[in-house]
Amino acid sequence: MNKTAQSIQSAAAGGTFHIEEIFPIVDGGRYAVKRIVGEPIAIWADIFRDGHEVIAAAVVWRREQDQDWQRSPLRYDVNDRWGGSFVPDQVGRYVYAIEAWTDEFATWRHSFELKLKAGQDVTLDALEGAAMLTKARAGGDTAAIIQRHCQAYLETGEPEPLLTPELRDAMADSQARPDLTRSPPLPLMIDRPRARSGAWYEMVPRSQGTTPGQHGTFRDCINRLPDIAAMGFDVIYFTPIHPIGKTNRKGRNNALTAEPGDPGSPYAIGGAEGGHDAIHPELGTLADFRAFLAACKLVEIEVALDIAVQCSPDHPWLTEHPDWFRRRPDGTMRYAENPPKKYEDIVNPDFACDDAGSLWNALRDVVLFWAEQGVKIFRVDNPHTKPLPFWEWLIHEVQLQHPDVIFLAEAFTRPKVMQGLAKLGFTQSYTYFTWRTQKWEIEQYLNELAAYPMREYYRPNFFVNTPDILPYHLQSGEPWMFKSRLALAATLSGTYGIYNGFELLEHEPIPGKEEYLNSEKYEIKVRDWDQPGNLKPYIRDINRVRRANAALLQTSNLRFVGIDDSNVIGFVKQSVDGSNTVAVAIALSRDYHEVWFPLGDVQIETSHGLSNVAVLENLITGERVPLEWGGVRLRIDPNRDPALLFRCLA
Ligand SMILES: O=P(O)(O)O[C@H]1O[C@H](CO)[C@@H](O[C@H]2O[C@H](CO)[C@@H](O)[C@H](O)[C@H]2O)[C@H](O)[C@H]1O
Repeated sequence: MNKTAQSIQSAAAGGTFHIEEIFPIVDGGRYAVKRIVGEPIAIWADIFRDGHEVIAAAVVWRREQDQDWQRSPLRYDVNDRWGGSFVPDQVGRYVYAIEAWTDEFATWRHSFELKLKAGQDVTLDALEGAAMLTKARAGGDTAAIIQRHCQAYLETGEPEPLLTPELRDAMADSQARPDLTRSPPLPLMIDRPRARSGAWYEMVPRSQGTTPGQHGTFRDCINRLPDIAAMGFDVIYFTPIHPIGKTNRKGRNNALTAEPGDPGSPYAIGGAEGGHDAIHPELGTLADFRAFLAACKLVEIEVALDIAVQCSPDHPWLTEHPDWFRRRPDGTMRYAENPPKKYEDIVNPDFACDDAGSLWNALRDVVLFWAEQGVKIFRVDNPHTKPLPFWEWLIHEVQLQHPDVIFLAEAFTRPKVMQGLAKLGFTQSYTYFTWRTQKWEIEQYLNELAAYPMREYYRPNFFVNTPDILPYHLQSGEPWMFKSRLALAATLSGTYGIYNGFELLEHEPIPGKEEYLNSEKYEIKVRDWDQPGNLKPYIRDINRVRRANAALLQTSNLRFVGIDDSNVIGFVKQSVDGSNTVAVAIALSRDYHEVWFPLGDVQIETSHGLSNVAVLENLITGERVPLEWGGVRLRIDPNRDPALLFRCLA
């Protein structure tokens, strides 16, 4: 039997040690902290016990499904605070805990040295120390070291051999730990880097064709790949690709009745041809979809699919599982809504139905089906309108089999609910960025996202627009504003996205609303992707700069700088390993700006240690600007480019 495991005390249940203020942690350990594979995880905790004993501590960790713990020592810092780190080398769910125990030999050694210093008689103490060596549990070289020191003491009777650092280190790992105390296990989610950073391109696949009025196919989507790859996008996100219902099909501009030939909303999932695991026949076959995935792989683009739980009234589940759906007192279907929006063409399964277990399993199997085709990113539509325990369960179930799967929560709702979804397991989350336009509110929002505790579990995905949202500030169609919003999203957040048409400055709203007129949610579009004045070169440059600067591929190491202009926002970002620092200034109004950008207190890593910034290198033009008086004077002409992006050099 494993003696160490047998004797572990629980810090939570009155063990010898107090293990407190553990970092990182989310809600006392109820939810997982999120980190990226291969990166060191800094750990700390306050650890203490009664008396003057010498304490030792370690962090232990393992993947949820493994038995054996791995260990890494913690070092004493100051004021009973201990710290250390470890590096998980695989993606997946982990647990970690803090262990503390008394190092009895180190305790003996410490008091022995104090007595020696005070000139006290230590004859008996030396014998006690030597006796400890005889009880050591060591093998190999360590056993030999202990034996050699013990012998040297016995031969001379002098205590010096008992006090060598070599013996201290050998004994540290060779003693029984009867008071070993462990904190409760804390959950940790280790994701791949795409969970934290990526440039997303959202598109409606049926609108990727070239013949007006003709339904686009996956082949057409393949043809679009060179264009999308050239802009530097990492993820293509498809709105739903499944058969679309006919009953209550929506017409153009959200009309409640469709005209003949109207394709319907792709979110009205399910028809005679199948449901959530089927493909809309006009897009192609499953083989065509797989061909699209393979073509994306060649240009290093990942595919994200939409998971929308709802069903059109023609979805096979309505006949196969009528008990999953609720009817109103008059016998009619209860259509979906996200008040005040009404979705008359869909019904939501009833999560409170008697057979909810089979519904949960069916939805999990849908995600597993697509994951098995090779889709590893899912954008989940309106998760906040379904039971939160369901999502926690589903994400866990899927990640047990596919730990590399990423879930993005499309919830635009109350802050605590959005945070709750992130805590329970969503890898990334939509945000309020789309509506944050003033300098003070952007700073306030980012300071919240980038700071503890949100940065431990909430990974933002900043969309500048979506098929549902044409924000008021884009409705004038002015290129400088589109550029400013793109630059903000792409540099403030590790992950950001555009919905296609943004690059073409599409901006015609339904009057008085933040919605697109003639939205492609209800009709097939054919666009000229090379239309004069398009923003593709600008997007390409911004994505190129992002890829080359790790500082921009995360959200947390961000600091705003004081700029004396309420329409210019400035910030500095540093990569997780400290090797890359960027400085960014972005205009929020169209007028010409001349501002002082202070960098005096920014320190960067160099091969000689920390250093002040001496030079800024413009990441678009390559031009280098030396710092004077701890800063630089910047001139921003938004009509040319509202954003200035620099790498900080020593
Ligand atoms: O409610 P949200 O603003 O979060 O929007 C998301 O979910 C909607 C429902 O799934 C979806 O709405 C679209 O599909 C509906 C069903 O076909 C249709 O009735 C709506 O008119 C249409 O906008 C929306 O696109 C999605 O982002």
